Amino acid sequence: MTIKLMSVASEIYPLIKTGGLADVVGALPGALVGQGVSVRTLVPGYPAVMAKLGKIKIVHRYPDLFGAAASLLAAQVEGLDLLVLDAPGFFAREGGPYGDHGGNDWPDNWRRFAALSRAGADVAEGVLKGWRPDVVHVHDWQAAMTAAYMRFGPAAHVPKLVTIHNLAFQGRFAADIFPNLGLPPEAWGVDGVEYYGGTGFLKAGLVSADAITTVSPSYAQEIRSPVHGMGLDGLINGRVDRLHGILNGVDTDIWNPVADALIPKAYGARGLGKRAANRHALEDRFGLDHDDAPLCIIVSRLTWQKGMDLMIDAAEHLVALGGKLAVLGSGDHVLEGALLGAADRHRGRIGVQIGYDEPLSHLMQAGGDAILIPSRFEPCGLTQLYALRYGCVPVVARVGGLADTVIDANEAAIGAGAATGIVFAPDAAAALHGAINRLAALHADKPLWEAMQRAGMRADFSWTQSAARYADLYRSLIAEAA
Ligand SMILES: Nc1ncnc2c1ncn2[C@@H]1O[C@H](COP(=O)(O)OP(=O)(O)O[C@H]2O[C@H](CO)[C@@H](O)[C@H](O)[C@H]2O)[C@@H](O)[C@H]1O
Repeated sequence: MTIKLMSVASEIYPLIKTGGLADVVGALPGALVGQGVSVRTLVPGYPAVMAKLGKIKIVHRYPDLFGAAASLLAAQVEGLDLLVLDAPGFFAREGGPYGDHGGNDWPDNWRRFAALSRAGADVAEGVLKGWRPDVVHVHDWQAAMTAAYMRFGPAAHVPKLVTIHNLAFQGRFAADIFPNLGLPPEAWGVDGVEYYGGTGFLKAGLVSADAITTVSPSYAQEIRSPVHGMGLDGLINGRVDRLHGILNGVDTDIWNPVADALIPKAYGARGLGKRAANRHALEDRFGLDHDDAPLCIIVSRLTWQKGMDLMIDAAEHLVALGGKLAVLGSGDHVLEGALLGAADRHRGRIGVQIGYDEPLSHLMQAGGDAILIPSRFEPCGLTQLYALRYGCVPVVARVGGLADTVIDANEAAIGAGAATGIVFAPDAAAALHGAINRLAALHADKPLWEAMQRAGMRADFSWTQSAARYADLYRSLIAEAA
């Protein structure tokens, strides 16, 4: 029997994306079809979402949802079966999903995402005519309260799981919002939404869910330690029998070098020579010299998590070794400025584009020789997976999903033809410099470099296996609840 699943999230590719969460939420429905799971995804009605909806049906109306008029819309967009919370008072704003153009969070984020979660729980409780989910899967803090509303209401018996895409974002608010959340008094407490004296949305989801997943096996282990647990390690250790690490996959329809309309020249593992045209276009785009030196790329949020502060020195080191660097990203303004400064000092060797540009990210993967990912922590990481598929060799810190997906070019792995990248110790400038030295040496050995590219392209990081693991988990939760 087909399982009816409702997914609740604050982003979904290709409608609204600020990072990897959107990719995963957008890819899961397609990946789960083959596993006998049909997915409806509930997302907020931001302007970018509303603009792409086309034909809609109003399936539920709220005269007053946390102070705003709202309705739930049903729509089919780009193969996705969507439920959209249309609440202009909360979501019809200029700026990003979580804040204004200046990067300041919206002050009413607790209300906006409590509203999304309340709507999720209402659907689980059966407010829609003719459709009610068998299982509810919610993502990150913005949707986590769905699990809490369900637990303290009539849908308590409906199985629910929370996926942690990034434990650094927890949805922490003041204690005094609690009376406005519409939860019963018993929901306040260590076993509920109270979190270090305030209100914790992700925390509330984690204690309420029947299962907790995170996006790689290594990250599932790491978050049990104080360093990576970020205040939640105690809770997570207490629920370890409910914790699963399921690796993200690649949407191979969108990320496919053999048939990618966003790059000048499509290619496969046997036609690596064709990458030269993409490399040339990439160099033009960033004002870089045309030569054979290793061309490294970065496609990333420019933040401390991603180790981008370490890149300022490392970029100098790369250039000193003769290499080149193309950076696409945005985030911390100090880091943006420092990278732009490095590009000014090294015209032709370093190019930086501040901003968000999906098509350009495809060109970078298709033309770059190597991608640098010096993250301090990385729940899964998607850019190294895209890089592997595109023959762009990943150079990654040994953390989380990066450690789970890249095989270091040590002697044994090279001998076995298994090496797919370079893996180095995280959070250490010296280790990153060492990795760049190795990158330069390996890149100079053309047959070996091409063998690594091909090994990476052969690796299967499609969704097939991970979707099967999610489907097994949904089935076991449904069986447990029966
Ligand atoms: N400037 C830019 N222009 C265009 N595209 C850009 C871009 N900056 C980033 N991207 C794209 O955004 C996505 C980033 O995904 P990641 O998984 O690397 O990190 P993120 O930290 O957002 O996600 C969190 O959630 C995901 C999903 O679970 C986890 O893999 C990850 O470890 C966790 O931190 C990729 O698709 C990348 O190509």
